[in-house]
Amino acid sequence: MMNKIQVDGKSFEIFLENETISKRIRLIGIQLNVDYENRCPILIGVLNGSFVFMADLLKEVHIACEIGFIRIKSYEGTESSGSIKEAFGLPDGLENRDVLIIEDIVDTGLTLEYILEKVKAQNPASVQVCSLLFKPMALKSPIPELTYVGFEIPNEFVVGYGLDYNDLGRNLKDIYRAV
Ligand SMILES: O=P(O)(O)OC[C@H]1O[C@H](OP(=O)(O)OP(=O)(O)O)[C@H](O)[C@@H]1O
Ligand SMILES: Nc1nc2[nH]cnc2c(=O)[nH]1
Repeated sequence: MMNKIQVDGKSFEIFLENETISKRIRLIGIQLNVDYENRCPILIGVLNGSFVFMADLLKEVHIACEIGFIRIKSYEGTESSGSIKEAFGLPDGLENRDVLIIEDIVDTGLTLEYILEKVKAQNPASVQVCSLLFKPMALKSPIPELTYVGFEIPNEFVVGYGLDYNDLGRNLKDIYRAV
């Protein structure tokens, strides 16, 4: 494991080691196994960032469940978090289902706000969110559905474990922060 790395010419330092992440995910898995026992939830991963977390989390989830993925495209212009978004691949048939949205990170919360609106329009039995990372200081408005959080982190840019910098670094085992 390297303490300092470069991704696309930008410097990052180690922040969360893979072993730390794995331990936390094991605990979240236990919590989900208890909370969703006999409910057959549908877990919906938000691409691209969530694919590593989703895969590792699912290895700790032993109850019956279904899996889906959704892709959100932002049309950003000059703003860092664009407000015009479009969703691709949201499963239909969520009526009366227990839905669990899986995110790698909740930053401003705008992406999640958009997804939650789309999901709720299908009248699911319940909607909760599970995010590996959460930046409370960056959140624009509260998200009551955010029940499962791996790590609350400061308002700093992070990369690795599915998270990219200019599309690079998603394959890093550990999570790094910008220095
Ligand atoms: O809370 P927010 O400020 O909306 O930011 C969080 C979103 O940003 C990232 O996705 P991104 O749009 O970078 O796409 P990616 O997953 O393909 O990298 C991340 O995966 C979340 O979906
Ligand atoms: N890679 C990455 N993507 C994000 N999307 C929202 N916040 C972040 C972040 O800190 N890092």
